[in-house]
Amino acid sequence: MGSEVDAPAVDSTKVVNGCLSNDKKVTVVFVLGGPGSGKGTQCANIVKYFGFTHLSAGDLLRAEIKSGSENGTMIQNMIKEGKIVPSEVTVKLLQRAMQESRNNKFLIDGFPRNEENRAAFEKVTGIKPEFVLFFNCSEEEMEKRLLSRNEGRVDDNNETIRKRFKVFVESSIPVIEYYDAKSKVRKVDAGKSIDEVFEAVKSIFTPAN
Ligand SMILES: Nc1ncnc2c1ncn2[C@@H]1O[C@H](COP(=O)(O)OP(=O)(O)OP(=O)(O)O)[C@@H](O)[C@H]1O
Ligand SMILES: Nc1ccn([C@@H]2O[C@H](COP(=O)(O)O)[C@@H](O)[C@H]2O)c(=O)n1
Ligand SMILES: [Mg+2]
Repeated sequence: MGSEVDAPAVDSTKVVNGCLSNDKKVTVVFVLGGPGSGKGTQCANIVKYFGFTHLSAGDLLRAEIKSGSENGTMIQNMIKEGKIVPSEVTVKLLQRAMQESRNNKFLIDGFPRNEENRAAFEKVTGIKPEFVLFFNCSEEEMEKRLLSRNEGRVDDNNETIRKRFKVFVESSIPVIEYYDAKSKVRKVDAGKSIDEVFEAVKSIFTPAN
């Protein structure tokens, strides 16, 4: 029998065993922190300085709503309620975005949000993060930032912000603790100015001599 027949089927749209379909190894940094802690703002800086591609799980979900996907209404309702969308949906979007990218270094922002996200991503892609960048910020400061963000997001209102904070404490902090137990968390004081926070971020991404 020829090797073509024996070879396992590989879905070229997927990242499996930690590799893209061209066999390039994938490097992933998870970027976590409460709503409004500055994940998106700092990721934009990291992209410029360190050549990563930024994938925001929230942005991918919002794009999925706009695309008219069959999951659009469900995703919209979950975001409005500050709830976490089923991992199957989010992992597929992340996997597709990584495969479509020409880069192999990704900042995955706002993911994993809960234990289900974490386990599903690892099982499906085979990727373990290099480290987890954690933006630590008080709720008072995060609330102030979210209420003055003015991007027209359906979840930037007092009622949804309360729910998002609760989900962060109950579901996302345990994920940070999981990685902390593996010494993978790099914690940054995100309550400072954007420039000060980026100075701390730079020192994390700059390899020591
Ligand atoms: N260090 C900072 N000091 C003051 N304002 C900031 C700081 N970092 C970000 N901001 C502002 O706070 C708002 C929220 O920032 P950003 O969108 O980066 O947060 P996020 O963590 O991605 O939030 P979300 O989880 O809701 O997507 C934005 O308007 C941004 O300009
Ligand atoms: N892993 C994720 C990430 C996000 N969501 C939903 O999107 C909302 C907005 O996310 P941001 O990171 O842009 O703040 C979030 O509150 C969730 O409803 C998700 O379900 N899973
Ligand atoms: Mg964001």
